[in-house]
Amino acid sequence: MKFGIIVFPGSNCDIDCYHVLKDVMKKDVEYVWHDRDDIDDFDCIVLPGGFSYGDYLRCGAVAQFSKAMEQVKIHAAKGKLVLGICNGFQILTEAGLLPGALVRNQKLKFICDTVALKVENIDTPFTNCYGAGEIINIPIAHGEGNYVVDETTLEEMKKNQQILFTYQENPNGSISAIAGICNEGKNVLGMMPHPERAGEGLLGNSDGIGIFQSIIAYLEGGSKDAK
Ligand SMILES: NC(=O)CC[C@H](N)C(=O)O
Repeated sequence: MKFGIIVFPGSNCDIDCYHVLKDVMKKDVEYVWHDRDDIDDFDCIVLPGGFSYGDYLRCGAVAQFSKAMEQVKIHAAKGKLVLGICNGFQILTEAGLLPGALVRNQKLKFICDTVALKVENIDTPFTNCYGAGEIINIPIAHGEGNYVVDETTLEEMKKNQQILFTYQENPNGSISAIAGICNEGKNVLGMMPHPERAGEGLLGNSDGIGIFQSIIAYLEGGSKDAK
């Protein structure tokens, strides 16, 4: 099992993701510079948080045109796993791999905090190690985390159980308090909160580790299949 972390100019959570996968989860993991076009080897691709290309235009709007993202689309189309965290979530919506968009926080301020999330669907490769409806505390740090989507798509997403995490107290104005969603195939997850910042006891919070455990359990075949 091998994880690949795509690194763009301006990514700044790549090292945290590497650390949690390598040192905490003891898995094989490699950094992948954004101009690489050979990602066949990886079982799960991580798009880390940060400020890719300085967040000019819209967050993620430039990163979506990278060579690596062309390959991520092929990887996702095969049903392989993609985890986009914060800026990674923004890139996934810009690339059309997830519906909707992330716009500026309702109060127009960058928010850095730890927030309570509800795990809405545990029947996915990313959440199978959590309990149904479990409340977890995960850090957020974003200026554009306000999730928007049209009503028809939102209804479809609800019907398909694509909303995986919601905020208990909506910090940024996201529609339906959405903090994380997956695609219809359940193999692509985008979330604004940072599970890698809550990945071990040393940090005082390990609530995020369940996401990495879930992915590993899924890849090892010990959990339910992606639908
Ligand atoms: N932590 C992050 O990935 C931040 C994402 C993006 N730069 C924002 O401010 O919304």
